[in-house]
Amino acid sequence: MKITVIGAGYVGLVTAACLAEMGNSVVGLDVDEARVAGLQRAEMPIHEPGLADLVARNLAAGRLRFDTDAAAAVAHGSIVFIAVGTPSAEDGSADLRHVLAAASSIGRYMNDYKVVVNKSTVPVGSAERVRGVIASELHQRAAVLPFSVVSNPEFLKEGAAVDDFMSPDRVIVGADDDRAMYMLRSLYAPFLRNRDRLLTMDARSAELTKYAANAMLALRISFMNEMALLADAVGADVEQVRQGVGSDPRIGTHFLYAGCGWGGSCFPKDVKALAHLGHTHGVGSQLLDATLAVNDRQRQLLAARVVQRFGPDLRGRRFAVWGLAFKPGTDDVREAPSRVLIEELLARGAEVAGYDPIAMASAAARWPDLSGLQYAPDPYAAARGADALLVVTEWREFRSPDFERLRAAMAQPIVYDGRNLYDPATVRALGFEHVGIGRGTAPSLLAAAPERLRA
Ligand SMILES: NC(=O)C1=CN([C@@H]2O[C@H](COP(=O)(O)OP(=O)(O)OC[C@H]3O[C@@H](n4cnc5c(N)ncnc54)[C@H](O)[C@@H]3O)[C@@H](O)[C@H]2O)C=CC1
Ligand SMILES: O=C(O)[C@H]1O[C@H](OP(=O)(O)OP(=O)(O)OC[C@H]2O[C@@H](n3ccc(=O)[nH]c3=O)[C@H](O)[C@@H]2O)[C@H](O)[C@@H](O)[C@@H]1O
Repeated sequence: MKITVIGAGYVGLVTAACLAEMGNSVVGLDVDEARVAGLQRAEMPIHEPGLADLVARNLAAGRLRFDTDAAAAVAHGSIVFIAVGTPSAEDGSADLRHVLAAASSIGRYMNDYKVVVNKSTVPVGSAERVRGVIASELHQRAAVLPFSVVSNPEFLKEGAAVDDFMSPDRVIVGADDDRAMYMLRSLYAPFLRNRDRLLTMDARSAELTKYAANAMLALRISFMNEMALLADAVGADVEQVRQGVGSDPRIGTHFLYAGCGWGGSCFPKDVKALAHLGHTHGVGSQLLDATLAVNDRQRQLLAARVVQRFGPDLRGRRFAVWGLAFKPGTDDVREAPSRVLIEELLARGAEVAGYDPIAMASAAARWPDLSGLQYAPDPYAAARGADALLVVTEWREFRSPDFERLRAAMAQPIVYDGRNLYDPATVRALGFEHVGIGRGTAPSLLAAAPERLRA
């Protein structure tokens, strides 16, 4: 099939490459000229395991190409995906500017029947808005052309995006016409060969499903983070609680890891957008507000513990931060918990050396305001002379570090284990002070924490 994908970011680029891999002829359209020029040379704008090979192979085979020319790109596909960003607006709602701009390009340049498939995460009712924009563009040029608008939210995770797209848990298609549904079924059939996990529904339900899924996952983590605070206060170990709770198949084991907060380009903005939707429709958003508030508090936890230990004035102190990406496997630092921590340490006068295996370049590009942050060439260099090590992202290479080398490098052997990577007793036996999240070992934070942590 001939496919156009508008937006060549984490979702659009993965969609384009995976569809080309299955034999489709795909054009990826993006407004970012540098990004498109790089992609034409098979240079990746993002880090995503397996993606570079997929793009290079399909470019070479002539099944995939990239363009900034909207007219040519829109004309190419009989199915046109919209996979552009939907960031938070000031009031927390989803900013649909890019989605509507993409819809407008489709209306302006389409020349025959198109199935327009919205993959961006958008509020309920957006399919109708996209339909309206396309119809109005067609009307302006007095063109009478049929088209369908379908909601097809994406559930891939960064760091595992290619695998998730190739073997989806489910594919959700919200459409109200048979022709579009048939085309989408055919397109996705190769990805669903072993088990038919294509769920069809109306577009509004599909749009809500996407937000509900992300909010439910974020809520589970916030719940466990609240349990972790409680575990510290009462001397219990949240890791044991996690295993005990997760053994119940009704609860399951996924997304129960307490840590120094959740981040990324989606959970924060999507929970806010869903809360906004609740308010717009008079339903409110009590659980969602609590989910967000618990996370804000959790993202301040490591800094609060440092202040509790070293005092509010951190001048003359030096800290090592392992992990800048919002999670392992990605170079994405959007809404990363590391940023909240580093900002607070720098503001209190500390020196901070960060290390991340993949995300240092994107952090330097996105955080020009954090000029005090030093980027270390390796984890042990970051730890040199540090009063404490703070582990923020659970990259594999941090799981079994050389603790002897670490202790020799650091000024004081203190580890704040923001992802509960280490067994506290083992690390203590190696001569370290270990402070985890909810391991029952941290002194009660709520008693001594800065004011806002008590909120
Ligand atoms: N990042 C993720 O893991 C997931 C993201 N999503 C959703 O997918 C959507 C896209 O997210 P990402 O891929 O992360 O965004 P991104 O920010 O990585 O990429 C968006 C791309 O769209 C391009 N773009 C913007 N306006 C355009 C236009 N009018 N025409 C052509 N290109 C345009 C930008 O230049 C950029 O390259 C969002 O709604 C997001 O919530 C859904 C599931 C997973
Ligand atoms: O809509 C989206 O963009 C995507 O958002 C998330 O994917 P992603 O943001 O890539 O990353 P996750 O693996 O979900 O992690 C999100 C955050 O939660 C944190 N997390 C995750 C799991 C856990 O148990 N504990 C925990 O603190 C991670 O460290 C990270 O900061 C969802 O998992 C995807 O299904 C969804 O498609």
